[in-house]
Amino acid sequence: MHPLIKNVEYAVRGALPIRAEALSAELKAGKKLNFDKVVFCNIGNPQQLNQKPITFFRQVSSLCENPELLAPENRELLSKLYPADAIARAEVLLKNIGSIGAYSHSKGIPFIRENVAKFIESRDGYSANPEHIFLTQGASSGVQTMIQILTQNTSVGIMIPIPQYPLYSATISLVDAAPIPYYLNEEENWGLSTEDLKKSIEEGRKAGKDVRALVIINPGNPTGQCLSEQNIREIIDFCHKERLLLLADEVYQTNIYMPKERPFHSFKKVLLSMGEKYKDQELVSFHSTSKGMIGECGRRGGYFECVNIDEGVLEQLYKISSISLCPNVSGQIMVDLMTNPPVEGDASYAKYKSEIDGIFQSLQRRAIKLASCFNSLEGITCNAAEGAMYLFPRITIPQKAVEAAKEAKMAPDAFYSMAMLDATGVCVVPGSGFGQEAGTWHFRSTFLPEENLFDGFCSKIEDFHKDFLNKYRD
Ligand SMILES: Cc1ncc(COP(=O)(O)O)c(CN[C@@H]2CONC2=O)c1O
Repeated sequence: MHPLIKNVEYAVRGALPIRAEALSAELKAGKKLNFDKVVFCNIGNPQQLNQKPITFFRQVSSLCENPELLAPENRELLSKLYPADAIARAEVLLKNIGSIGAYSHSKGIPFIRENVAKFIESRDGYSANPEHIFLTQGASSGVQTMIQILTQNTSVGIMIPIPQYPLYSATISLVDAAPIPYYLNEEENWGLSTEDLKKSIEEGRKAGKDVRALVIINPGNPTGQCLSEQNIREIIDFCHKERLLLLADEVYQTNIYMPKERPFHSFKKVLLSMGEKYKDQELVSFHSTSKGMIGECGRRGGYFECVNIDEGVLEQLYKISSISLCPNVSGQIMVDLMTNPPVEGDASYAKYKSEIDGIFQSLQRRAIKLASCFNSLEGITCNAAEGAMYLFPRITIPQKAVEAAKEAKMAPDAFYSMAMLDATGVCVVPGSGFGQEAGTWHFRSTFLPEENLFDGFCSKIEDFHKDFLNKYRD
């Protein structure tokens, strides 16, 4: 086996979730444990925790999956089951897709790419070219393609945030490139300064690395911070000065829980607002159907948009996309629905809006509730989630527990997380899986457990934490 495969790590589905799956299987087999179910807080997978899908999206998708339903002889029955705008949307999609069982264009269905371009234009106020948009198998495959195409040789370095979502570190190690870490500042609510970026790139170059790109995750995963417009301008200026490609991961762009204080600004909008001097700054922005209020993770829908990327590079990207033939069509349909949902006046608009608002407000409440639970615990501090789906609390681990962790050949935060799983059935991911300042320990938890179970969820963690500290108190 290729050594790069054996060496790669991806903590979001690492040792903790593997043990959690095993415990879940034991419960299913009737074994008695300290808890009656495993709560998977290791992954931003809302529908795994019973978040309901958006009705309109499933209505249109189901009609596209079974076009027979649209036949004239079925219309009377159909109109009792589906709203007129869902029927009309499915017809338009099928007219432009043909059979959803056929391979599509390797960059994605042109009609859908045109709709994504319209979404970007209305979001940012600047034009978007459908030919510069690639639909992908979730944002993951777009990220992997970009990092692969960037890595000309093993001296290539790619700047990634610490803490970071380990898709980046894993992909960089799989192509044998070098991660060039820049640290987010926990005391500044995971803020990012260009001084830190400069320090990071200088260290990378001193180590002989050819630093090619800067990854920004905004809103952050696992840290949940949202960048200010001013900070985005500074980052773009830094990339322009250092001739770096900007990779802007914006999959949580609608998970914005403090919209007044910390609204979302796309890197594309800010870049194009900065004028002539930056007209050649290269940017690739990523989006996904897995997040937001829709959480259609399993559909594997996503896209990336290329800005100021050379036509020759776009041709290479097209060639790479054609090797895997095409992104799955049901995911492409979900991208179309995500970027062009019902609008005011449509038959489904009221229901769509109430579903989206209901999920949004519940996420907002749960983010606040879990952060306050963590902050109430001895030795834990936790920044608020300005966005995304996670909290990343910092934990002070007693020396005795540090020693016990060493005995168990585990990082202290992994030892703590494993003890939490065994005691409560709650599966989180240790901070070591995302990277963290040396000498600090964290874990990442989603705030996705159902709201009606949330108080019980929080008190389980509180009880576990008190027991853990009492057991290992110095
Ligand atoms: C910042 C970020 N980028 C890209 C992705 C990839 O998403 P898709 O491939 O599904 O579009 C994720 C998924 N979030 C992972 C999965 O769930 N929890 C996480 O941390 C993510 O958090």
